[in-house]
Amino acid sequence: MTAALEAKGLGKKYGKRWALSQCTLDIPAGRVVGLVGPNGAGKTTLLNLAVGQLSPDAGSIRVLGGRPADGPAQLARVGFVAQDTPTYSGLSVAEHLRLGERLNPKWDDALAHGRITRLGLDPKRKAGKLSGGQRAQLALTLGLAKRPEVLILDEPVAALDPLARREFLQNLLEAAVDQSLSVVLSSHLVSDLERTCDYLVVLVESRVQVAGDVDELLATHHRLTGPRRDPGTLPADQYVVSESHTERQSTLIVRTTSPIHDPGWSVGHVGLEDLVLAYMSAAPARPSLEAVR
Ligand SMILES: Nc1ncnc2c1ncn2[C@@H]1O[C@H](COP(=O)(O)OP(=O)(O)OP(=O)(O)O)[C@@H](O)[C@H]1O
Repeated sequence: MTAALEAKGLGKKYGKRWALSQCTLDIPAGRVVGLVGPNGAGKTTLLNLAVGQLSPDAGSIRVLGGRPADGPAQLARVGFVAQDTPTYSGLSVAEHLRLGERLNPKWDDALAHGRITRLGLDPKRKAGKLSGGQRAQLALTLGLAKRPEVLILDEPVAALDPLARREFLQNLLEAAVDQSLSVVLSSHLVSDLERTCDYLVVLVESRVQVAGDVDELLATHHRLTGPRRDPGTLPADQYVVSESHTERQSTLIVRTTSPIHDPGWSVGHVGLEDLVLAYMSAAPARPSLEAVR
């Protein structure tokens, strides 16, 4: 199956400084992917490269096997909701939909109008007079009605209140299922991603620290608590993601596909938030891990 997004040694420079470097990633199609990482990790840069708003200075990126923004056919396959959910403040909601229809060959007008009605947005209202959340919903409507095969969203829920966030993500999830859409979504709100995403990518200093199926990641990561111990003494198949120690006790987050039999450890479950934090605090020099698919 063609990957939704495939990056190899991808890099982008601003002036002399690399905003993204040596980024290698392979995201399968048909998934709802959460992209997380600290501020400045390179998430926006990666997503802008994926939609062709930036061009790489090193390596390559493919979306659904094609070069980003490489002609009208490729443009039609990829939808993008940028970080600030841009709309034209002087145009009304209805005018946005008409523009969407004119610019997109696969435009689904019934879907667009249905969503706007369901959301209670006044078609005559200018986008500049909408709230941040309503603008985000308008931008999502444009992205969905374009009927792309991949929809890329850069922190689309940042401006939304918790209820609006939940509704937005629920809508997105339903659309992903109904339209067999691949979704790549960046966010700092891991609890939202936990409800929405079935695939996770953690990017730290432009390196993929971990990428894989959420259920598989949760099943293979464990919290080990026990008497203080040097993590170097653990079996080779237990990869230590993070460690913390007191004088007497050690707490480790480890990744392994094998059962942990050591009676010295008390073995606990790791939630998605803990898993993300463990990888975010791990030294960026660690080798990046890609879950076996
Ligand atoms: N237009 C620009 N000019 C110069 N440097 C930039 C520009 N845009 C981003 N950068 C730098 O590139 C790096 C990656 O930024 P990017 O916006 O991709 O990170 P991010 O992971 O999306 O961060 P955030 O979570 O804060 O949105 C940062 O060090 C940032 O300062």
